[in-house]
Amino acid sequence: MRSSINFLTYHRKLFWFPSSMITMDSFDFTSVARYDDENRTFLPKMIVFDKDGTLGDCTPALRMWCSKMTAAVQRKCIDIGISTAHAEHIISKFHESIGWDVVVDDVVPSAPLSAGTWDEIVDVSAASLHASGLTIQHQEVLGWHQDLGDIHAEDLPLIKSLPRFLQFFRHHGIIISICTSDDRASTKTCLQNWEITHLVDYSICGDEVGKECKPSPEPLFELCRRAGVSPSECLVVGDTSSDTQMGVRAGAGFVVGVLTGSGTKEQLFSTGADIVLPSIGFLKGLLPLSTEPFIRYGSIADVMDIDEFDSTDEHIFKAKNELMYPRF
Ligand SMILES: O=C(O)COP(=O)(O)O
Repeated sequence: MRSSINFLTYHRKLFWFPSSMITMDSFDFTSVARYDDENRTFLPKMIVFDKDGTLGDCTPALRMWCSKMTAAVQRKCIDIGISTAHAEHIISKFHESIGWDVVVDDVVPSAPLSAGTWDEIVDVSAASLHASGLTIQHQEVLGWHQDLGDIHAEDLPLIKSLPRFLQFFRHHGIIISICTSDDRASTKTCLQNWEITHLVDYSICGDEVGKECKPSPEPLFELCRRAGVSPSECLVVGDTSSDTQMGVRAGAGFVVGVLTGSGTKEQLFSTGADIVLPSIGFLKGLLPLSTEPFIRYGSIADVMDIDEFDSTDEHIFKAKNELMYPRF
């Protein structure tokens, strides 16, 4: 049934989908567990977005980081005369520690590389190299990482019209926050590139929270303190178990997992997601918000574009398949 292909017209454009492919109009929010019509009345005062894997596509950057760091480890092994077999073992343990799957050339779901702060990632990298027999100082590993500069500078947004998407919620009086494990400098660049700096009311980054990074509830508590809202008035949305766990531990009103990053549907549910969506584009249909106020600010075309957030983007297309064909 799922393999048959049909053609359908969807909002002025022609796309092909497997016949059972979900669309924004047909998506059944009640089919994705722990969600019922009652929840649909939940209207948050603040939406707390994760950045990497939720707002932006970080995978190419992480792939580049892993490849360059692996090359640095290889060079170091050659320099100090480590055998090829031992070097392969060291590299394999290094990949295991940060959560890099060489077979699929991607991050292991919710692994340190996609969910941790850079301090944590460098710490686990150095500890792993040391433990598998490479004599190396933490400082040298940190140097390799720092030499790579801002790896997220080229990240692309995961949905089209990200500014308009955030504006939609702001027009309904919802505060927009970002809680990321990435550094402030890199976050600043991403927000500028995506043209959303002025649309984000509050943000907190991995290098601003000390040891109390996600999945600790502290970053969310801090955002709530700044915004003057309680965690129960927040909707938290993210792609890894660090995001969902932070939301649950802080007592967030609603926790949403998205499949545009590294976490799987099962992992996000088992760590506290109330719902798992193909992408943040589906939040618009989740919340009891009318599009009418938005029409007053924009045109009908703007609203139509919002409905099409999920329609053409390759990432979202993949994420939809993911929802229908879970990894496990
Ligand atoms: O940069 C990272 O390692 C993770 O960042 P995120 O919290 O925005 O997913």
